[in-house]
Amino acid sequence: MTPVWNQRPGREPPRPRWGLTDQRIKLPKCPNAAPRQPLPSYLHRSRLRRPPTDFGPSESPVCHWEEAGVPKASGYHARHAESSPVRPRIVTVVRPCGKDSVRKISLLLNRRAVQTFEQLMADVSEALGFPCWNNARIRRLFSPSGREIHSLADFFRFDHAFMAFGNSRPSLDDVSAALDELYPENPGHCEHLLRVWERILRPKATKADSGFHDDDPGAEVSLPAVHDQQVNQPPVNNLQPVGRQKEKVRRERQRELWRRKADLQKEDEKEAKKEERKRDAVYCRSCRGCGPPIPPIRSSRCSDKPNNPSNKSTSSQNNMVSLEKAHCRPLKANAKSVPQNALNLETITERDINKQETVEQKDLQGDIPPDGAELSLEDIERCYDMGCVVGDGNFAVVRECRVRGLAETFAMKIVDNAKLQGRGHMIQNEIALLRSLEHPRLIQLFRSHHTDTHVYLLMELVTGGDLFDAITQSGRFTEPSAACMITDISQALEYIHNKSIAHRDIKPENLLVQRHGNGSLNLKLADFGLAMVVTEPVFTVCGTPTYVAPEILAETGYGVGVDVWAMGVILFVLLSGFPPFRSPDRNQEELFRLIQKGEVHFLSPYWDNVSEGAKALVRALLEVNPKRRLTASQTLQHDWLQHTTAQKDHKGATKATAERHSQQKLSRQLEINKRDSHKPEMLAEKFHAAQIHENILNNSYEPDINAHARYQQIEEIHNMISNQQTSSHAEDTTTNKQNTTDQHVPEKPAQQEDTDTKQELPAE
Ligand SMILES: Nc1ncnc2c1ncn2[C@@H]1O[C@H](COP(=O)(O)OP(=O)(O)OP(=O)(O)O)[C@@H](O)[C@H]1O
Repeated sequence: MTPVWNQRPGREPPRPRWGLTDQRIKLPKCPNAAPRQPLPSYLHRSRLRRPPTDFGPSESPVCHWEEAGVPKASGYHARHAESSPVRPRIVTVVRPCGKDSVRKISLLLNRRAVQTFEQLMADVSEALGFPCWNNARIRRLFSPSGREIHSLADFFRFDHAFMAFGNSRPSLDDVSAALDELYPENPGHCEHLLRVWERILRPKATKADSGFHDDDPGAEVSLPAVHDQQVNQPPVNNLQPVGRQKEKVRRERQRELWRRKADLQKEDEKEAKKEERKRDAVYCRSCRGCGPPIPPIRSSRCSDKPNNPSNKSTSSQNNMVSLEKAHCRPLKANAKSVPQNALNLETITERDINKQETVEQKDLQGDIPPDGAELSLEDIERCYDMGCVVGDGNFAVVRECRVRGLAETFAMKIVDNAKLQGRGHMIQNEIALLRSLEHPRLIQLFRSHHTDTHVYLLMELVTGGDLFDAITQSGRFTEPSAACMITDISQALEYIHNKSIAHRDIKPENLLVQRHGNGSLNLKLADFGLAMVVTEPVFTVCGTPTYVAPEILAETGYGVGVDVWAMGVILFVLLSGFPPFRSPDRNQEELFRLIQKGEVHFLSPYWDNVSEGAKALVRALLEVNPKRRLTASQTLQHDWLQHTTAQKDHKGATKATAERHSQQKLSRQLEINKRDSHKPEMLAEKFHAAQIHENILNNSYEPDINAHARYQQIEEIHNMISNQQTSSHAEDTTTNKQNTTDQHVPEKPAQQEDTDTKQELPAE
């Protein structure tokens, strides 16, 4: 699968199968988080990144690396079931190089791109900086628990972390260094694994010929015989007492350090509490004795800016509002959790407000680290209470989080620097852009912190899952619901495009569903990792295959219009349940060719009931020529969007009310879809969604129209039967008898068909 841009003459075909990327941290899911459905692969979660263009010719299907050992590109990959051995994996390999030095890399590996185990070893070795001519190249690969990896199947089936060694026997020091590198935050686990390795590496006189074979049942697996050259060598004592002693001392010191840190932390907490109490007593009239202490942080993009429509009031009112926001509800994530009496601001004077501002400034330096602060992990743990995982991406894991002492819940996006190798600018870019943006349709950033190893982004928490989940749950949406969502996306895009910012990764996974107390819902745009200010044509190829715009693929230079194209793809998916450009063979080259061609087909029967207006908007958004494509602002003015909103508008209702109504309706639809998913009337829709899933799983992108039509027939027969059953009850016994005989005629095949259909539905 060579991407289209590499088909041009004179260009070296890159090897985009591998790419250095980050590990996905698998953590227990939040019980409140929306359940993830099996992911249809047409909605790639993986990102498309530009393959390197300056690769030298190479025989192996692995990308080359920059001189510093940083890879230049990552590949494209489809989505597979979690357990699938062909699922692309992000693996980390560490190679101890003696004297406490360890090399570590993370790779995105595609099983299909690796032909032999030898090739894999050679490529991993090269990636680690040991080309094949180097004696120190890697020869053996082990899982952290001591299982030697002998084949591709082993490699792709088991761990995500591996230890690589050369020809010589690994020493316990080497193993320890490697484990420390792999699990820096889990010394307990390291110790456990080290004990396993100790047993594995223990020389056995009786097994001198087999090197470090181990038959200890305590070890998860045993190391098989060493290479030929080690056979008949005298057993070597790998325990290396001196090294062990050193290790012991090191661990003792580390433990002592942790103890001291914990003590300091406790003292800090005590101090912090004292400070809080003092502050409450002196300054906070409104919150005195009213529950949780005052939040000492404010949004880095203070919500009381003059241009905030909600703050349009007299100057004193302004002050009050700003105080309310800054003082009692500085972070609007969960207003419910703030006690009502905390909002009593009646008696606060302007002087109090000034005082409060002073306190807040002090707080910013004291209790909660200021925005952009460089912190230690202990500081983070002291200030924030991390909860369960609400989402994860290629680079980050997002967890529910509380600021200690506050009731509100936030989202903390935790980015592992190790996964960002060479792409640190992405997260800095995201922070810088998010700080400069403020809009109800964009996710709000409150704080960013850095530690040695991670970047933490404290953001507003959105609890409704993402649009991707909503699509996989509902299959497709009604026109008013789709219009509602497109309005939200257009508003977000209009705002950022007016600032010349292109998001460049508009897709359902990056649109979060925010549910309001009144039942309405909105979409919020997140993940600005690829966003950039566009002042002149950009040529960088990036995005996600299904949503990528033709001008990105054509490499003719692009601008903010690429976001509008992606919105067009989303509108198509919302109305039909499948994407506009599909390759039946899952051939990316073909997919890109189709995208560049831009021919949109409204497949029957899926589009039969969709209005011409909606189709017209789809066409206008999926216009190949970016100059002729609608802008976000023009989309908001589009007839269909206006008309659909107006239809929802009750007589005399304001636009805001109408919008709220439509949002409530959308929210209700989602709820009903979820609740009634087992009911017959929902089955057709569900079947459609299931079919798409199944087609995707079977590597076929085309919806199975025949199956759908067949299902509709079955449904009709069912309806007929139930109607007849109802009417037959009202009739006399003789007629009833006759009717029963009649109605059983179609029942048999129908039931048989029904069973078939049910088998086609994926297990819930
Ligand atoms: N503020 C938030 N509230 C709730 N969930 C969130 C929030 N931000 C992100 N998420 C969830 O976490 C997932 C990953 O977040 P995000 O896309 O920012 O990570 P990433 O690693 O940058 O992703 P990508 O793989 O696209 O680069 C999102 O798809 C979303 O489901």
